Amino acid sequence: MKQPVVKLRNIELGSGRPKIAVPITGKTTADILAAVDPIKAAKPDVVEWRIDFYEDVTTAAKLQATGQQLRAALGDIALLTTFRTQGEGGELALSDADYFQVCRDVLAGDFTDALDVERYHAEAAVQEIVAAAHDKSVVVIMSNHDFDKTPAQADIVERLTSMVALGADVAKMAVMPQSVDDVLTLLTATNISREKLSQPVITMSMGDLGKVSRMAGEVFGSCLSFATVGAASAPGQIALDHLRPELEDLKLN
Ligand SMILES: O=C1C[C@@](O)(C(=O)O)C[C@@H](O)[C@@H]1O
Repeated sequence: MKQPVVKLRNIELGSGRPKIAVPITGKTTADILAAVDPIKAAKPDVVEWRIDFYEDVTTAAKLQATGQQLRAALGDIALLTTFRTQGEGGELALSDADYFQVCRDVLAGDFTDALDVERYHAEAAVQEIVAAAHDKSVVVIMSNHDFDKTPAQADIVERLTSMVALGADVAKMAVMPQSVDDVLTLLTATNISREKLSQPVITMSMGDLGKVSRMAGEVFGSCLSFATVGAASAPGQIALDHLRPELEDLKLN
């Protein structure tokens, strides 16, 4: 199936070479803003603000003020805002109610172009936050992470499919390989999903074994790769300066 391209500020997810996202994992407003200049110099397509690292994430006014300063500092770079819960590899555990409150606070702050919404919370609440994001023209990147293992191929495809059914603009899955076969499983599931789904997908096999999956998105069908300028937000991320030439080398003509 030909996926529609998803517009994220001034870039398109799902067309051409995979885009590059760089995470910001600062704890304080000062740390977060200090990360911007070196990141801008490396010219990523997207910046991901990992708000689960931010010390005042549950105080709406501070979250929004910092988000607005970050937005202004980024100029025209697209901003994805992500709260990664502890169960999926993030820094902080929140109740479902608090998790969705933080998501609503992000949307009310009017600073982000895209919101990460974790797939495995109560479905009605997931659907509600998707609708709230779309009301504000915010792109929903729905996600699921397995930091221990790689689920079966059909399971990965099923999870990505269910994200699209729940209204995701982009469906994302990060898994941990225990073997080379696991990396192949993730790559095959990505290719099947790219053929089958009506929306673009983002996938990665984490850790050292999975690094190849972060470079080969154009071949197998993943539209965004997370790379570092400074701190990594997950195992296996490659420095942006190394990743960009790899993506160019693997470009399909
Ligand atoms: O979902 C992802 C992907 C990721 O886990 C990775 O493996 O690069 C990094 C996270 O910051 C991001 O939210």
